Amino acid sequence: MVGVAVVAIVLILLAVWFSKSRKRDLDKTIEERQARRDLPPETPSGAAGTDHPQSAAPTAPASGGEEHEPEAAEPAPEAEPASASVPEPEAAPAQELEPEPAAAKVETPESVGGRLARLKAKLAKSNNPFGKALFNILAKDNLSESDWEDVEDTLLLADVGAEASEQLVDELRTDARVTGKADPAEVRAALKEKLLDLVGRDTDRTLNADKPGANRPGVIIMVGVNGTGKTTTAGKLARLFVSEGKSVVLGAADTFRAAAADQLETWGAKVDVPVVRSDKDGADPASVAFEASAKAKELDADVLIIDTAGRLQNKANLMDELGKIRRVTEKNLPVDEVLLVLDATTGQNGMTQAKVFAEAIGITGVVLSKLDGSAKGGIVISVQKELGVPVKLVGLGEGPDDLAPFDPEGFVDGILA
Ligand SMILES: Nc1nc2c(ncn2[C@@H]2O[C@H](COP(=O)(O)OP(=O)(O)OP(=O)(O)O)[C@@H](O)[C@H]2O)c(=O)[nH]1
Repeated sequence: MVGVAVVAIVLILLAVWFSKSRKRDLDKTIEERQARRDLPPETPSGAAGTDHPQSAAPTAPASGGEEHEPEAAEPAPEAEPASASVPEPEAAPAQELEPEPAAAKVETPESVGGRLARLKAKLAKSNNPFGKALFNILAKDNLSESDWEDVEDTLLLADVGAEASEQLVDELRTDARVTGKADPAEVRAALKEKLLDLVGRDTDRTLNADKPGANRPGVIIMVGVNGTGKTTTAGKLARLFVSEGKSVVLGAADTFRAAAADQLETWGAKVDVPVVRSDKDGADPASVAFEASAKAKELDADVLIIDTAGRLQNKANLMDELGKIRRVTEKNLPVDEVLLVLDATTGQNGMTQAKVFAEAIGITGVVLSKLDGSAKGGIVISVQKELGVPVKLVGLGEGPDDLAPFDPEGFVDGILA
């Protein structure tokens, strides 16, 4: 009995243990299943958790790489040629894009032909009292003694100069006497021819830098009294050369007027022309000229244009400074051209200046600026006559391309208009 009871107890205990262990197993399985179900969301969050503190960048490729690897496996072969070709097209527009904004900023100056036609029309349209006065006199049926005097006075007022005016009128009167009549239309035509002769219809006005076999770089120094338009003309001239496809360097040797170098830099930037300047106000202009000529040589530019400070012709030390600028520049490059910028509105006063500049530094050409606002264009005749150098360029406005080679025919038509 006791044995039966012991066996029964053992069986009961075994049953209890068995049911408990099954329950434990079941719970474990459920836990494991739950754990497995929970695992996927836990993994990325863990990855993100570890990557975040470092940086977002490594996170993306790391998780992306892992996640998309199987997907990427298919497009990968496609992606490879794509990735080989993508950077190129991508790089190409990027390269294009970079110069594009720069190219948009760089202006294309007007061509010489275009500006000549435009400025000729501008000159003809300008309300020229000289042309009007002559027209009124010459519109008369027959010219009297006082009419001839009026013609001479008008020429004088236009700054043709006393000697040239007298000579012109004398010749016209002689012609009229020879033909026996002073027909205004004929006198007018004769006046045009004589003015053209005086202005010099066949004079060589080519800038030395433009002549065949010119030095390279051709060096041009701009000189003149204060405010005649040297800096503006240097900028306009750079554009004129650029329009001809030439490479230019600008030298800002006007270290006296603080804004002059900035002004020149603005001109240069518009047409992508380098400007050599000093950052110090009042620096030695000769040293700027030296550096500019060295730079133009190094860059093998076609032309170097050196702007100088305005100076009064009666200031000996300032005139000496011009000589120094020239000498120092010549240590690097020969100076081919010295352009005197004369303000056309100053008329005969410009003559005195011109003579002193010619003596101090030597002049090879004249730029007559501000002819658009002047009825005194006759100075072209006197300045050439007195100095023996031609007017090579004329400034006809404040616009960037309002500078043109001097055209005698257009000029005479303009003053007789
Ligand atoms: N109407 C007109 N104005 C001009 C012409 N050329 C220059 N100017 C103007 O003249 C003024 C003086 O020009 P700048 O180039 O600064 O003169 P600058 O000779 O360099 O002056 P400084 O360095 O002080 O001697 C500016 O307002 C120019 O715009 C022109 O052909 N026509």
